Amino acid sequence: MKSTASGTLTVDDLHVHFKEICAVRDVTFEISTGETVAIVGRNGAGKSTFLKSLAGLIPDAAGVVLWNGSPLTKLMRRKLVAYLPQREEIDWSFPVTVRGLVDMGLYPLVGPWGRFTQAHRNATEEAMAKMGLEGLEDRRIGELSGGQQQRAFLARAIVGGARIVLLDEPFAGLDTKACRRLSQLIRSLAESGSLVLASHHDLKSIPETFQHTLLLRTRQLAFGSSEEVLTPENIKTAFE
Ligand SMILES: Nc1ncnc2c1ncn2[C@@H]1O[C@H](COP(=O)(O)OP(=O)(O)OP(=O)(O)O)[C@@H](O)[C@H]1O
Repeated sequence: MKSTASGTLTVDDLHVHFKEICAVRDVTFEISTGETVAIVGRNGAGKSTFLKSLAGLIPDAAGVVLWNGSPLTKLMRRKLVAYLPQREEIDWSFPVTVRGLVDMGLYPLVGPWGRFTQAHRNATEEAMAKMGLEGLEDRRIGELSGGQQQRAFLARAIVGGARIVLLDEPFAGLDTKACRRLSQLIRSLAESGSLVLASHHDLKSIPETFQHTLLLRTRQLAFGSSEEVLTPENIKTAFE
């Protein structure tokens, strides 16, 4: 379930309003597969809203989002985009095993009445192996550690060959070892042809995982290489 052709995501003048509240404005950048982007800003800066709007979860978002120069339609999003919400938005008591969860990532490809083929089953096994979930396939998601849970959801995100992977605070609540492992997996996802955008709070650890940084404070303050963006001056403007 994999495509290796390169792809470019263009975001032009993205705005999101919730009635009178402006949550995100003036976001404009372009980025290609193989890259990793940290979305950074203080609480309420618009990070989650921005990721949700790329995932197509905010119908009223204004602005242009293109994939290889064409509008990212609802149908394209179903195939191209994988979104991992914040931990607290997930019902960890939901009675599903790791394998069942990863299979869910194939539903947009299989369709509601479609049949799982051997290729689909292989894709699930591959995604679980890639995320280091061997031996945990039949465990319920509520019985996993935080790091294992994140990796199970990442496997679900990538099983259908998503090219744009959106992660909302994937490192939240993980210990140092689990963070290091997740960082490696995010980098290997990008190396294998995806574009990964993730909101992230720990400024020090950004360069290790993310080549680029989008700095938000409702509006876009900066976008570029993480070293260029994370200057003391920019950080002060974003967090003060
Ligand atoms: N569904 C909604 N309805 C109304 N306002 C909203 C909604 N979702 C977000 N907002 C507002 O939009 C702004 C941006 O919120 P958002 O959750 O995107 O910020 P964030 O940077 O992800 O914050 P945090 O780091 O705390 O998760 C905030 O002012 C928030 O109150």
